[in-house]
Amino acid sequence: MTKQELFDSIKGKVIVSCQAVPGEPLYVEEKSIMYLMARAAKQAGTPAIRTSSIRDVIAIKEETGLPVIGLIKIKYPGFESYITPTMKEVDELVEAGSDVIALDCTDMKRGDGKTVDQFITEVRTKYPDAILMADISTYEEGVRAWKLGMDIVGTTMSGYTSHSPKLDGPDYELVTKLSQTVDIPVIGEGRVHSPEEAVKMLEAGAFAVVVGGAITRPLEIAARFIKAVENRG
Ligand SMILES: CC(=O)N[C@H](C=O)[C@@H](O)[C@H](O)[C@H](O)COP(=O)(O)O
Repeated sequence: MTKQELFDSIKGKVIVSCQAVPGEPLYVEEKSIMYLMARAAKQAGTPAIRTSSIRDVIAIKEETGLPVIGLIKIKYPGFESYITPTMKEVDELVEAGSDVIALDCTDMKRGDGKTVDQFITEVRTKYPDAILMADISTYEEGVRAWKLGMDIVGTTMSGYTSHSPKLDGPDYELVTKLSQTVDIPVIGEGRVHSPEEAVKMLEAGAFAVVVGGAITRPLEIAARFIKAVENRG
């Protein structure tokens, strides 16, 4: 699938994120089960899936045949960045056939002494034809990622770095500001909890929306119901 074909297929749509990392209820050690979540998302009409880990990238591609935005979540000593933080994870995702590679492009600390500019440039140079998604938390990080040749920018990390606003809901303002500046797709991602919020993300200027926990994390969904009922009146 070419970059343009991918963009055409996701424009104005909801991309479902199907992720479970060790410690989460839907993480099963013996085998990936996230392909079942992806099956449901495909039946609902999603044009693409975002997922983490090599085994889930492979299982989800096999199950759905849909393009996958792949990432690897890993914590290295000295690193705050944990989404595809080094070239090793980029190499693994390329090798696994991930259609898009998502990587942290925030200012969070990188324990290998590299700046994020260096990292992005190295990835772009090694994989000139790969479709790369920048997970960012601020306007400045998004603009920098765009200037350094990233293909897609996502608001994934807004609220998850020490220097971005801690909002309960989606960061619409960031989506609007970025989409008015960069000429690559801005994906609205993070804390989209309802269909109405997904629509609002698009209205704010998002090219497409990623919805994760509100669809594929039952613990998060159940906890929201329980909290709402406990806090009533
Ligand atoms: C901050 C971080 O690590 N975000 C991760 C990035 O892939 C995922 O855990 C999120 O589920 C994803 O971004 C979608 O967001 P939400 O689940 O809020 O719809």
